[in-house]
Amino acid sequence: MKIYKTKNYDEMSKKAAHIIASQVILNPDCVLGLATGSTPVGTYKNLIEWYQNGDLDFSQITSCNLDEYRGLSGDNDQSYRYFMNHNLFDHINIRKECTYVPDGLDKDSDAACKAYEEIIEKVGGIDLQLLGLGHNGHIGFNEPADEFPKTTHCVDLTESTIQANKRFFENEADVPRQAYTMGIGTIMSAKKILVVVSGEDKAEILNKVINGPITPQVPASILQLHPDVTIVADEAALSKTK
Ligand SMILES: N[C@@H]1[C@@H](O)[C@H](O)[C@@H](COP(=O)(O)O)O[C@@H]1O
Repeated sequence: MKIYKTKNYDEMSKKAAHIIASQVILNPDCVLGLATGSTPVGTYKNLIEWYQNGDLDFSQITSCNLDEYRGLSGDNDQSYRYFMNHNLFDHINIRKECTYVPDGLDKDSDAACKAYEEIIEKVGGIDLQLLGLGHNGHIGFNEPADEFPKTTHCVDLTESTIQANKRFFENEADVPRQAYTMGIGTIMSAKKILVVVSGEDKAEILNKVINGPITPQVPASILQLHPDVTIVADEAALSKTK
């Protein structure tokens, strides 16, 4: 694991955006695995700025997002499709038809998950996967569990994730209880992985991810086994990592 310590959130965002930008410049037709949550927003802002300055071209890029709430349509402003359009896709020249997010409205969860795995395979797999980190060590929506889920699947969100995500919804009752997410196997198949982490509230879990035992109870701990992982985290997030 390569670990970059930055002073704060803004520096973390810039460093992560540099890594993604160099991937796009060197491999203009690559497949980016993208993430939602508040942590990557600053990274996306930098990428938009560099695109607007003429330094980046996304016209041949394909993207596959990690996850989507089950039951929300892409028009719902809490869906991850909406988030991606709003925070990145609407501001760059990526072709919308080449941006993939699991279909939250597909009621047949097995079919939805199978279709998503097929899309990832069809586009040739993910070259660079961006990840945020949940407070309980989840990546995508792979919650602590008894084993590592391999492929895209439907999950019941844990109470702590529902609590963490309720800030985005008007009422707690509106927070979806289920989501479709790439599996740990899907994520681990990416050629490169980039994890962004910010804030003291993530310090304890980040230390477990980096130094703790590899266990499905801390889903991100499996990243210790991936050959090409870069963590970009600010000082606060790394404050409990030796
Ligand atoms: N499904 C997403 C994750 O992909 C994300 O990493 C996590 C952390 O979000 P934040 O960056 O807002 O702390 O939130 C959600 O649960």
